[in-house]
Amino acid sequence: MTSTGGEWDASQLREYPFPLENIPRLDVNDPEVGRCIAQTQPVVITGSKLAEPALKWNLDYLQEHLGQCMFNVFAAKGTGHKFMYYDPKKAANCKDFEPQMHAVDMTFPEFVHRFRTSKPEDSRLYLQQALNDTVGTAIVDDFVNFNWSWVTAQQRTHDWGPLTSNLLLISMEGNVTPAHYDEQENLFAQVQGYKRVIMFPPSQFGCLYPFPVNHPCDRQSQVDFDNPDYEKFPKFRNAKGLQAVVGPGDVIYIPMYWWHHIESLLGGETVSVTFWYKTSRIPQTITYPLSPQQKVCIMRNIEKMLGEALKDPAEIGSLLHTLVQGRYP
Ligand SMILES: CCC[C@@H](CC(=O)O)C(=O)C(=O)O
Ligand SMILES: [Zn+2]
Repeated sequence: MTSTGGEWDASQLREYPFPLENIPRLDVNDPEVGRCIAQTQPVVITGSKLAEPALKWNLDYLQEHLGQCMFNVFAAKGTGHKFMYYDPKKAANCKDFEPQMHAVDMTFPEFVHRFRTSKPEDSRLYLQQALNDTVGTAIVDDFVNFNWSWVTAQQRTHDWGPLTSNLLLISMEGNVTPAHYDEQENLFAQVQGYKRVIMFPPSQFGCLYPFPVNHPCDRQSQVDFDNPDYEKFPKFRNAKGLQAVVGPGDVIYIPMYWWHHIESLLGGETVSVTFWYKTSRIPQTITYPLSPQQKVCIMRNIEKMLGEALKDPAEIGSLLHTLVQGRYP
């Protein structure tokens, strides 16, 4: 993968132990883009102008035009660089859970001040705020002028459900969102700086060892890519990834259930806007063989059902081991 002449170079890319191939990078008018999305394959789309008005969303502009409301900001634990999502409701029931980041809501000017005066010993910050009607009017004008006709055409062509949210992401260089999957389709628009996206197909569920569904870090990989525990996670050796670096104006399609690890490259703040869509309607007829996505969905439903039936999450593992050991090789 070579730099697109932007402000990054391969020396910035953290080294990981798995092979990586490139995600295709195609012009929005290339018919192959539609084929990739139809086949739920990742693709970087150039020239879509999806969030073009947001290309001017640097910290100064946003500080001037965003409302005075409080913003959702996460602070990483200690001097860590990972921002692993956790469900606060599930965390409340998980006494020995130690989150690797915590929410510190603040005004935008406070975020900018802490961002710009941050010292190496300070916690890294990551603003993750849903764009809703509390944001400023100028931002609403920008938002209204996103390329809604193109993105709505994608939603209709691929029979996606409703748009659920647009998340504004403002990250410090070097921040990492560790590998996880989401249960929604995502057109991810990069508008400031560069991000590296590493992705694995849903078929590699067995290599990435997600936390149990009832755990606060459901959907997140348990494997620390910086220091993998091959004793606990031996099949991680078989992981094979895809990667792309996205810069201002690029959109990357992150299909539902696809694993993605995203890191902000050097060059100051990175700003992204997500376009999350619920999935297509459940198919009327099931065709075999089942897709990897369908199998992940089935496994999730089994864990949820067992969680409901057994109540004590600690019993789920022993019941599944009893069910499988010596019976399902
Ligand atoms: C909270 C969402 C973070 C984002 C990854 C990143 O840009 O750091 C992601 O995982 C997604 O867009 O699905
Ligand atoms: Zn995600």
